[in-house]
Amino acid sequence: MAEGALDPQDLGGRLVGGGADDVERAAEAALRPKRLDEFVGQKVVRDQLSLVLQASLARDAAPDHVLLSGPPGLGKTTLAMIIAAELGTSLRVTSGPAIQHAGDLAAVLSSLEEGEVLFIDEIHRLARPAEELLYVAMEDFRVDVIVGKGAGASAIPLALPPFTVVGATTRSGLLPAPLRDRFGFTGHLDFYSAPELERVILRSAGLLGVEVQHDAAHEIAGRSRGTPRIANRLLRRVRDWAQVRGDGTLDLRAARAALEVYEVDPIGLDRLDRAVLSALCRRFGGGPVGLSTLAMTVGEEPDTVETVAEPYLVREGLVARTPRGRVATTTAWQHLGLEPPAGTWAAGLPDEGTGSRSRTLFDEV
Ligand SMILES: Nc1ncnc2c1ncn2[C@@H]1O[C@H](COP(=O)(O)OP(=O)(O)OP(=O)(O)O)[C@@H](O)[C@H]1O
Repeated sequence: MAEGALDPQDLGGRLVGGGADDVERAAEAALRPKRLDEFVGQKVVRDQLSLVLQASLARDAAPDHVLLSGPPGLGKTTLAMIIAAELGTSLRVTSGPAIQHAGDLAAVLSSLEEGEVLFIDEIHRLARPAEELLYVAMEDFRVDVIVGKGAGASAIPLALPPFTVVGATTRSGLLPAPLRDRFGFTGHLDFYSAPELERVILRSAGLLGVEVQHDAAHEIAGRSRGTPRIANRLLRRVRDWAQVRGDGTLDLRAARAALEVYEVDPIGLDRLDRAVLSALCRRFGGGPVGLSTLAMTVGEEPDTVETVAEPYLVREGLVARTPRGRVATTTAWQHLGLEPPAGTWAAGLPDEGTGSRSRTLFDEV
């Protein structure tokens, strides 16, 4: 993410948020896998990418442009670095929000050397004129440098050496079709399984020079919301606890105690998530309730509830979004240790209330 760019996932410095600030990124640098075979999970993307890279090396030509999409913290930046390393070339890094004008992008492009990889994070946030310049650069390896102003302005074409753009986006749906079409390969990163996260944790512990017991790694993995960044972050907090309050051993007791201190519950919910669930069930009888009412009840902005808490609650089947508002599912009630009222939505119903359930308690609200 660009310096100073606001990622809703960062709001409130959440321990279980997918985003990261600059301090965390510095801590992450040491834990990044450097080569494709060190990259845990994402087998499909890894296999496909490996083919693209091997073919390019065999032909001694820059590979097609690569688009990586997926939620924050799943490894897009890491993969961009790996692509450059596997190609034996250098990586230039920029981001959509960092490029304010087409001229900024023209300057970056015209300084590229043959075969270099240009990583554009948050590519969906590029300004329109920069985006148009990028189309031409990606397709024809050319930038048109505009000289002069107004009616007297003219475009001088400047040829670029072959290079590869690796674009990363958390919102691939926001990418205009002409830009999307210029990527020869698109990899979508999915959330990681708990066993994959355990491997990430064991690997990171090794790099941090600490020993983590398997059951502790399992416990941390289960609370990491499918995201390696969160797994690494929770591991660091457990290490702190073990060093300060424990005997230095990263065992199950340390993992549970540390994550209790940081209010990350057994399925990875934090205080905000639980406040949303609690309001839904205890204050509104399970819903449906509108987003702004719900947000006001938990003392947050609607945008924060929608972008920070809700995606995971919906993904885990705790909350469903219906045309009439948010509803708590039976899983949500059970998670809070409450008895779900008759007619409560079962978990796993389709989002947006398209499910064909018969009448429930909420139809009468
Ligand atoms: N597959 C993986 N194996 C091991 N570690 C991983 C993997 N994916 C990500 N990580 C670790 O998770 C952290 C976050 O990864 P990364 O910065 O690549 O995420 P990102 O998708 O680019 O996030 P953002 O969208 O916020 O830029 C890094 O420290 C990285 O080491």
